[in-house]
Amino acid sequence: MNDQNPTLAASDAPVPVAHPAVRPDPRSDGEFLLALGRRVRETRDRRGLTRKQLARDAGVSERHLAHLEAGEGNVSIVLLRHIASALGLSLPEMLNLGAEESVEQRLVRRILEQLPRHRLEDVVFRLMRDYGQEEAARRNRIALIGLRGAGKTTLGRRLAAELGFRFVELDAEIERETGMPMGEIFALYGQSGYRRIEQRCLRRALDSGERTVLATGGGIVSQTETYDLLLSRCLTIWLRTSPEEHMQRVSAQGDLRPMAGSAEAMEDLRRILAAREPQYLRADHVVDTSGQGEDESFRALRAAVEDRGR
Ligand SMILES: Nc1ncnc2c1ncn2[C@@H]1O[C@H](COP(=O)(O)OP(=O)(O)OP(=O)(O)O)[C@@H](O)[C@H]1O
Ligand SMILES: O=C(O)C1=C[C@@H](O)[C@@H](O)[C@H](O)C1
Ligand SMILES: [Mg+2]
Repeated sequence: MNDQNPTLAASDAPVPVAHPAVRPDPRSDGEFLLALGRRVRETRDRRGLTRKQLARDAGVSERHLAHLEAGEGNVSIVLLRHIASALGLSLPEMLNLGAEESVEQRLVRRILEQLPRHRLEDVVFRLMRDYGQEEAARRNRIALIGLRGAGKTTLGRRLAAELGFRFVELDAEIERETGMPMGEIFALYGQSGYRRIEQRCLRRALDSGERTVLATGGGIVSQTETYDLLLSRCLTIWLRTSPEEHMQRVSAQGDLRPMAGSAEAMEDLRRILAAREPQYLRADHVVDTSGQGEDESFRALRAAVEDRGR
């Protein structure tokens, strides 16, 4: 696969993870306890508390606290609750150990932790004023992302019809804008030229002000600026499935190109999906359609759209 021959997906390099979605914590128990200890120590430092003071406030022995901070102590949930409370944190906040946090989330959390409680109301008002409406507008633009055969067109069209939104196929917009089929655009402009045109067409689709379900091209996640724009302006949903099902669905649609060098194409597909996964995971929601029929996946998509957050 190359720029000139976009079959299942155009190839691209792995991109660093920025905001992974919720996944099982891959750490061992030891790593978890070390992270917990670090969290207690760092929060205590930021609060300007000595270990002695925190031990007293939380009603634990200083030795116990020292063990916990060193990642050696497996404290009871009740003691941890006392320690969290003495640090001004809720238990969930205390256990949010940063494994899944982005840099921005960590920064925001730290700023909030340092603010006295009476200022939090002001923070909420400001956030609502600055982002409340934007968030509502974002939900009027639903973008489906995923590799070929994910179901972006099939499910997106149904979703638009049900919601009374217009349906926009970004690849089709690009073909209309250039007056050329996809293969020719790639052949003439290469991958980077294509990405430029894609961004232009995306901006136009987003600026129309109409309520929209947008089916994007599988590679939209490869260009950071374009993808950041999509994430910030749309409710994004990754339609996820296995490489085998992507391949099987695309072939069933009669596109036999990916099957040409079967084993190699399958390998390419696995690699591209793995490379893009961290970016796809930045979506607001992930709908896994593996092993499902269209109707089942549509119901899952509908549920994701109705859900107000992750
Ligand atoms: N669970 C499922 N969800 C969605 N589509 C499914 C499912 N199972 C099978 N399909 C079939 O898979 C195909 C999905 O193709 P579709 O064109 O919608 O994908 P796409 O994401 O738009 O791909 P492309 O990037 O090529 O435009 C359809 O033919 C659909 O009938
Ligand atoms: O996955 C990809 O890289 C692509 C998918 C298509 O929808 C097109 O957007 C283009 O061929 C690139
Ligand atoms: Mg499509």
